[in-house]
Amino acid sequence: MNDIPSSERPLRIGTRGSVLALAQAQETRARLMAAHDLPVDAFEIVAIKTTGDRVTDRPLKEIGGKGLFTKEIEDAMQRGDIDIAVHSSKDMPTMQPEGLVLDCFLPRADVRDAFVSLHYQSIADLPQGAVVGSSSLRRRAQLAHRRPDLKLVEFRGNVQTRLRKLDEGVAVATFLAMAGLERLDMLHIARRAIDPSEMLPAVAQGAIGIEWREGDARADALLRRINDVETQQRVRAERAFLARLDGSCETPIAGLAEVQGDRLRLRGEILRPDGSEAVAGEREGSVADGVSMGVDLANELLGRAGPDFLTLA
Ligand SMILES: NCc1[nH]cc(CCC(=O)O)c1CC(=O)O
Repeated sequence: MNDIPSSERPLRIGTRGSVLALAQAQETRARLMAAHDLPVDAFEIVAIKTTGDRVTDRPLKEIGGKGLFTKEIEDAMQRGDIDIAVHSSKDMPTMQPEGLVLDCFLPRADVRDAFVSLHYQSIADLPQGAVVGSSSLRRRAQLAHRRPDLKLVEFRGNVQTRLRKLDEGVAVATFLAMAGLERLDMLHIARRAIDPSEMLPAVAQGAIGIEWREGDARADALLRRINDVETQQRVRAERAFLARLDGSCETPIAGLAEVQGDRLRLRGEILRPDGSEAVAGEREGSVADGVSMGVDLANELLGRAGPDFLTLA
């Protein structure tokens, strides 16, 4: 027997329709089945097309930034068309719409960025003036900060599209999240995983997050058992850091929390979009204080950066 409030209909799991998103929804379903000894038909995966999926020819920041990949999914959940939603936590705004909660996290995958190139082994290996493709403000700023000589070009689209662009010589290198490559079974295209001390990842990178309607007893009972507490502690601290910075897609921000026993170490970084300046810091303390450490570190960085830092390009 399981402890799930009985219901005739399957639990509907909303997700984007991309290959990566579907893989994440399937992983969530597999964990729910195992944790509650439920059959596969107790769940239904519902793919939802979002604005971000529809518009692929413009940089994300031009069409509205974060939330572009979530609004349609959250609307469906508020209408009751789906019961839970599976997301890449790093793409999620820090605030959820009224009545929705994002606080269940699967065990975190590799948090690092991958360096992807047909010819070069690492950032340091790139020749003077080389062209690098990335649409991530954070990665662009971090790269420009370290290697002001490199040229950056926009690089949107799925992994296949980006690899084709490398093949065509549009750029000689790009970056992708190790977690995404792993879930797509494409780790072999990573030349190397970049250590966080060299390139601090995005807040919540590698963490699959699940959102549900506040007060939904069935979702609550189901999700409680698949939540990974350590990932939750890390992501809560990182997202508190991000929230205090009012992180939008226009601001390059990086953050990573790590837990050892009952200690949490949080590193954070903000940059000017052109990479001309970076301000970084860290906190260490009790896991229980992760959220306040996030806010505190953000305040420190804001103070050191000065009032214009996040608004001037
Ligand atoms: N911004 C797109 C996105 N959102 C989540 C991932 C990877 C999976 C993850 O970090 O959980 C990616 C691809 C990438 O950055 O290469």
